[in-house]
Amino acid sequence: MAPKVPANVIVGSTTKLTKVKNVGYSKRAYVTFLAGNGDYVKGAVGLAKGLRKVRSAYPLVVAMLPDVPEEHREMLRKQGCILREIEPIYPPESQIQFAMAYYVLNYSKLRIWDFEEYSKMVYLDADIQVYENIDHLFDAPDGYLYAVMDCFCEKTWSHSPQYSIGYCQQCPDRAHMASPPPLYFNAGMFVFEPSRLTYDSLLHTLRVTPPTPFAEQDFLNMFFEKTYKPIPPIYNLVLAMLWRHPENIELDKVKVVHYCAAGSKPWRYTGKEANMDREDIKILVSKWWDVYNDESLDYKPDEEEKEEEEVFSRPSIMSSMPEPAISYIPAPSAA
Ligand SMILES: O=c1ccn([C@@H]2O[C@H](COP(=O)(O)OP(=O)(O)O)[C@@H](O)[C@H]2O)c(=O)[nH]1
Ligand SMILES: OC[C@H]1O[C@H](O[C@@H]2[C@@H](O)[C@H](O)[C@@H](O)[C@H](O)[C@@H]2O)[C@H](O)[C@@H](O)[C@H]1O
Ligand SMILES: [Mn+2]
Repeated sequence: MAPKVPANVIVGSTTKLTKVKNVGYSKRAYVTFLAGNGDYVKGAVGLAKGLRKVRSAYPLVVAMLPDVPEEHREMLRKQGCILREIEPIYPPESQIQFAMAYYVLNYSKLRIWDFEEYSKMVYLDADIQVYENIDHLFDAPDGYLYAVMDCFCEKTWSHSPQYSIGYCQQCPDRAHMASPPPLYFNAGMFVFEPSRLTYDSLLHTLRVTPPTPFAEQDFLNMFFEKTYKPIPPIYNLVLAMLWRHPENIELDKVKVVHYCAAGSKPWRYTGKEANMDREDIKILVSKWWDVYNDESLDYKPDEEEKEEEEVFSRPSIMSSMPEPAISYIPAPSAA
């Protein structure tokens, strides 16, 4: 039976809420990961401004490796980010060829499970931008990891058995696979609960798990196989979906864009790589720059403080799990 994706039921009524600082057990936050002294800091700054533009009620935590320079840290503080320095995590020694050499860095992402001062977090890669409020994702029931299904059609997957026969979970009927892999999520965005128990188990398991081409993304998919719940691609548009599975995407409904396709990082965009001259890509890159360059979105501490006292309303949103209103994923053939 095709796995069903919980549908978010948007309740039309609004609820008067007093915006409270994250307090005690109910602390919630977005979190991103930053490594090195390169240009990903622009992604993190853009993300902080984008979350502010959609009036998110929760702060952005930046889990950063020690090699992030003070100048970048100051840029992030100035954008109201909460900085948390983390120690790197390396996978066991191996000769593995990661799909991208720098993916070895991404195992350090696992440190966010140790941020127990937060009850629920939404992880977002620094090459992601949020164009519509997704705070309702924090209301999803505990006990699961929510994320968007990835696509196996890009060359980066050429090492995999599914790529060799043209199987992709986004269109399971296209090629027959006797035993398709379990549903697999893109680890650029996920909803999770920090927990020391889970964190310790992740690190212990990592020590005995041989690394694989998609590094921590493969590892997280293996670790959370039984508790992973797919959510619609509007919450993490993996750009390759635009040319690999356009039938699964309604661009005007997309809330979150993940600039992960080769050549699509807005701050390095040249338009020269495959598919980068597409009109939709040009529009999405331009949208990213509109937010990044918008000085009205810069953090203004006093304004934020004043707003703390204000009552603000936002649609009361409920997620209904697990019986979905729609069967989101086309049911694979019975065979
Ligand atoms: O030099 C780097 C490479 C990666 N990252 C972080 O690691 C995430 C995952 O890398 P990337 O997004 O490039 O992977 P992709 O989603 O493109 O496969 C990035 O979004 C950043 O948050 C970083 O901070 N510095
Ligand atoms: O370290 C592994 C990375 O793997 C993922 O990126 C990939 C993956 O999605 C492939 O399926 C796509 O083909 C590719 O373009 C994309 O870059 C995550 O976005 C990133 O956060 C990180 O986990
Ligand atoms: Mn990414």
